[in-house]
Amino acid sequence: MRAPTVTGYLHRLSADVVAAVIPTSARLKILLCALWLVSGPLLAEPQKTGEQRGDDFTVRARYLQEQDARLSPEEAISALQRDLFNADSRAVPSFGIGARPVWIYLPLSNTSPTQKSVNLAVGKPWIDQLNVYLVRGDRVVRRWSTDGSGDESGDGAAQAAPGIGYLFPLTLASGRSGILIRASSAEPLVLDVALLSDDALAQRKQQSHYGHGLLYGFLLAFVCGNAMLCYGLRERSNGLYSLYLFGYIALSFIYSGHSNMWPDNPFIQRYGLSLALVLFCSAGFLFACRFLHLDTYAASTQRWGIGIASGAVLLVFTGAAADVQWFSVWAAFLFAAVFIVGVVYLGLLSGRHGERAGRYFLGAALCSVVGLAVTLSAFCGLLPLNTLTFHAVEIGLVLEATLFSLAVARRVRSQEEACRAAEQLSRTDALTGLLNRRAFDDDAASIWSTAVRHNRPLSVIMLDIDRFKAVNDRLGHPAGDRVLVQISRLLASCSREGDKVGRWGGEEFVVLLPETSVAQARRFAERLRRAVSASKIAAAGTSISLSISLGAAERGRHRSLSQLICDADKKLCEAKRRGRNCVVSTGPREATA
Ligand SMILES: Nc1nc2c(ncn2[C@@H]2O[C@H](COP(=O)(O)OP(=O)(O)OP(=O)(O)O)[C@@H](O)[C@H]2O)c(=O)[nH]1
Repeated sequence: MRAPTVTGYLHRLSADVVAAVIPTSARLKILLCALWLVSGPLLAEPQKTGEQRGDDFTVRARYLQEQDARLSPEEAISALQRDLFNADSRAVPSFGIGARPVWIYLPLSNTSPTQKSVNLAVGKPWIDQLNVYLVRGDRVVRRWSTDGSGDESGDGAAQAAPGIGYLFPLTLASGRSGILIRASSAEPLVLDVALLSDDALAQRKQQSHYGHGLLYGFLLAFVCGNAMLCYGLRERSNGLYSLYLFGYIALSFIYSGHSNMWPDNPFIQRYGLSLALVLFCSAGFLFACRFLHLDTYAASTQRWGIGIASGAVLLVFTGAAADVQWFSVWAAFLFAAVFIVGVVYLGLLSGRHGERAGRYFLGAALCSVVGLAVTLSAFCGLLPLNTLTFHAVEIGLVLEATLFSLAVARRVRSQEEACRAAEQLSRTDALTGLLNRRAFDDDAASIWSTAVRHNRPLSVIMLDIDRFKAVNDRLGHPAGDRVLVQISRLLASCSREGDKVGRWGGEEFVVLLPETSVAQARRFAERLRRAVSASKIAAAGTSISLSISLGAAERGRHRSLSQLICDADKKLCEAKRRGRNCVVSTGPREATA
């Protein structure tokens, strides 16, 4: 039975947790689902150099790094016989960026009496050159190379397999033989070697296709979603994020070997990785500046950052134009390191300046920069390269894209809430919380036209607190305010749901009563008057008794709502003249022309 791998354990664990968290928040569920999805394609065990699966070859690889001059295969065999090759205990040896070419020797033993076919998988698809020699005794009997300079007839040519590396089809005669490989690359020299049966190779290819299909599909959905948000919301940061993710897809396309679909284009092989890396990081940097509104509080940092990003792009392109591959590679990888540190710094900086988006940004960006740092370190030989470290950047980006979408959704929601709150505020009287005059006019206009269209009764009550000036003078303005608030509450609590109660100005209020005749309005006004007279209003440490005067009018031959309100106001004045604390109304259907 195979021992469980870390990724297999993660996959099962996250699936269990997803199943168990049905009642928890949707956000957590989305995150766990994402973890489950990305851990799925990683179930393949890490390749181990020298491990042979399921047949009788015995392999133990040894390595020799060229020092000065290029060794011929014969010189390499001689060095092997002089025991100059060393074993490497790492599962996947990695010699870093710009390393001297490395020779690998794999002793093979075919104990069966017949010859055997097997696929040799070497390195990563970005390795610039591989030469493979089949050795028997101290003689090279076959040779292959990625640049077609070998003797490919018979056993077939070397081919790049996306997500796997370079494949060399071997036919091994019975007995002992060996494989010598020379690998050179300006980019990170990662040399995993495996011997795969046809079935194992087909399985790996299938895993790679499904894994990359899932990853690219997931990220492309985010690319399109953000492009649409950029267009729809006119928010440039979404466009830059879309570009950043697209940059990563291009980068992954190149380093996983899918770009070898164009084998006749050596430029992509030599410079594709550096160009895609620098474009991906630059887009990420521009996105960070825009998303964090850096121009408002750290304009000089933003200028520096954009300067560094432009400089890096320029250096990598200059290296490519002058065909100095090592220069482009170093510039791109150095800029990637600056990007990793820079993005974290920008997140912290924005948090210090109270930028709310900074918190989400930092959380999301940490996922991708940690992933990118782990993968780049593994490529450069600073960390062991295995399935998890190889795919760390992909896992990080998938998590980041998910978190960033949640952050965008939250931002849109809080903008909507702020809009609604501002609209509500603009309609409300600040002191009493009733409709202000503008909001009352807006609401009343549609009620008026409905009543006119369907010829339905509609009444208005205007009311005013009696001798309110005396309250202010005696108890002070704040006490007067408290009185206004309490009378407003009383009005709101006495009115029906469809009624519109507004503060007309000062200590004067208006109530619009749809589907209400003047007789009904009058009864309602009386009820209000009695309620105010009966209540003791607490203000300035004492309780005071107040009264109100009211005027009511019903829609009749009025040509506009303001005429109706004017009629009600006239009746209010009449109530004041009659000695206050009373209701005066128009007669049924009586109105000014
Ligand atoms: N505390 C307070 N007072 C206000 C506010 N708006 C208007 N007033 C006061 O309300 C008082 C209205 O006084 P008047 O128009 O003379 O009316 P009155 O004293 O109520 O007398 P009558 O209406 O004739 O019964 C003035 O003293 C205004 O300063 C407010 O928002 N808060």
